[in-house]
Amino acid sequence: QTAGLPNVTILATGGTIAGTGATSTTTVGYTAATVGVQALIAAVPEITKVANVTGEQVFQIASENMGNEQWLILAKRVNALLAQPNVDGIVITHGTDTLEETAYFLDLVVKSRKPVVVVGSMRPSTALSADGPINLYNAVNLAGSPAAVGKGVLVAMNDQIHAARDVTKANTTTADTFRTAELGMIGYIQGGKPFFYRDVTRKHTVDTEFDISKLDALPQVDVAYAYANVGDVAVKALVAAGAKGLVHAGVGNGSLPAKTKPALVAARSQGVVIVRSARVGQGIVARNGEANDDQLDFVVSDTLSPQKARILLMLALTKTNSTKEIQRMFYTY
Ligand SMILES: NC(=O)C[C@H](N)C(=O)O
Repeated sequence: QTAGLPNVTILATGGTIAGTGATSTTTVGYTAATVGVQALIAAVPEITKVANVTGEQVFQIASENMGNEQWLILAKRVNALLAQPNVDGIVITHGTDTLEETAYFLDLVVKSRKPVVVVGSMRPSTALSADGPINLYNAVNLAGSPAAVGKGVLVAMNDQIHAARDVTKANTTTADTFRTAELGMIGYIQGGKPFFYRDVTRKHTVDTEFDISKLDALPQVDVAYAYANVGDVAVKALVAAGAKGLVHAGVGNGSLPAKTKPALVAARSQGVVIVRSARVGQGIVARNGEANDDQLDFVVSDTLSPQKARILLMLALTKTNSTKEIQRMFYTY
């Protein structure tokens, strides 16, 4: 331990940042989640000059296999570590496919103002110009920085800092995949130093009403995706499978196709909470816009993507079944 350096814990969960390919030019068709946390740290000795780094292997999975069960374990570990006075910040190494979902879940349930930074890579560790080492270096610097305190969960990728709520993976394979399109990323990392230019205004971390400390499961919430010619098969199947909440990823401004709407209305009458969201990727889903939400007793997702609306709805359902209260939460977080 070097006095004067921040203490940063790296929680490793797998992903491409811990992936290996057959050759240095293998940038697709590699195997994710093979390199352990100590090897990840050893590959970037520069991080030990900017922080006292400790590593823990929490999972070793590709992030397409991330789920509610892992989120609860991870969030509890983050909260336990951040409650310790000798931990200044946390870095979570993660696959990129669901990275934005884990980041937003933590943004809603971490009970600390200390920095939590989620990081991944697009190229496996064995690739030419692997992006994992620089991303990890930036993430550790960010997690140890007083400038990152109170900003909520951050995503550090490609020299950029994004807020968990608004960032999305936006390209299947390129290194610049994480984008906060219209709302904008919140800063850069240059020479290991964070530069912030904007803040998120939505409540997060210590200012949320969610408490996962005593939970070992989350309510079942699923997403039904709309498209031309869609019917009601998916909605009916999800309700039959026990969904307590459904996010409808509608077309346009969250529009409800005529062949889907009756199934959603029926689900609501059985107590399933329906959130109207949009598959578009940008913009506000207007309450009482494309559907009469007051009359239907539906909730709108505001600007949250369907996959993030699912997370907020799960957490909302741990507190209440009131659609009025849940709508308030969607305008708060
Ligand atoms: N770039 C990546 O990390 C993709 C990988 N499938 C994952 O999410 O684990």
